[in-house]
Amino acid sequence: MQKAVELRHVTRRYGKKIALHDVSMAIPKGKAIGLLGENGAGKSTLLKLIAGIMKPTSGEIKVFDETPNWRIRERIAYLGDLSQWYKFQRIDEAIQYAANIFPHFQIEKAKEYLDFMKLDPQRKVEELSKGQTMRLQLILCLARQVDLFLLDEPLSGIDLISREKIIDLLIELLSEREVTLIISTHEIHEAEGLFEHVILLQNGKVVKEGDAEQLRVEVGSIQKVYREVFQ
Ligand SMILES: Nc1ncnc2c1ncn2[C@@H]1O[C@H](COP(=O)(O)OP(=O)(O)OP(=O)(O)O)[C@@H](O)[C@H]1O
Repeated sequence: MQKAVELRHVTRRYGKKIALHDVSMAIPKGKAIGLLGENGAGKSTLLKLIAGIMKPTSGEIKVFDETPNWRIRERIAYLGDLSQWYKFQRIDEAIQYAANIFPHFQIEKAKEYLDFMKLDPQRKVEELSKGQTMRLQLILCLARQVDLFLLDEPLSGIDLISREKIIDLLIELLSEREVTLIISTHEIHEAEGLFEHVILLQNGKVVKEGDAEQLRVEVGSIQKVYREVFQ
């Protein structure tokens, strides 16, 4: 198996709170990975560590065989990277801004996604609803031509039709070229068709992990796997 990410004995604490506890695993390259678990399980912490936004308290993380650094960060798009920066702009200006600061940003792709997600480029970002802002953030993330996408709850707070559109966009992205998508979500039922590999976290530890298709054959669905583990 080719690896996109490898963790060796990774622990991350916030003060006394242990968010991730001695996690070791390899995350396959070129697949859509579902990162699942209850509130507070450590999903966001894991994504931030992989993104290089945060460092582990102990242990080692390799992304594409390197410890996360600025060069590796150019190959990673983390949902939320831009969230504080473009509030006072119009959507089209936010897109231009993203194109200026990110290498490999595809403006035409971003415009295509805007159209698909029915967002008006002339609207001011600060006037958007929560769900519309989330959709814009996702567009700014997915328009980057990178190898690894880290999507922390991309479906959260988004209406049904837009959620379906987002899943379609992700499927399209996966079919176009080799990318690794790591998606944390509570919307397991809707997103599970996307997953090729799943990781279940509980109290900062990996409690189940494996090939999604094999788990579907064994258990029926990823949602059932989740219920088995957490109920
Ligand atoms: N900045 C912080 N300071 C202190 N504790 C934190 C901080 N961030 C996260 N934690 C704690 O670390 C643990 C893991 O949090 P994390 O946000 O990674 O969970 P999560 O799986 O993403 O949860 P959710 O599904 O609710 O978003 C939780 O117990 C949380 O309270």
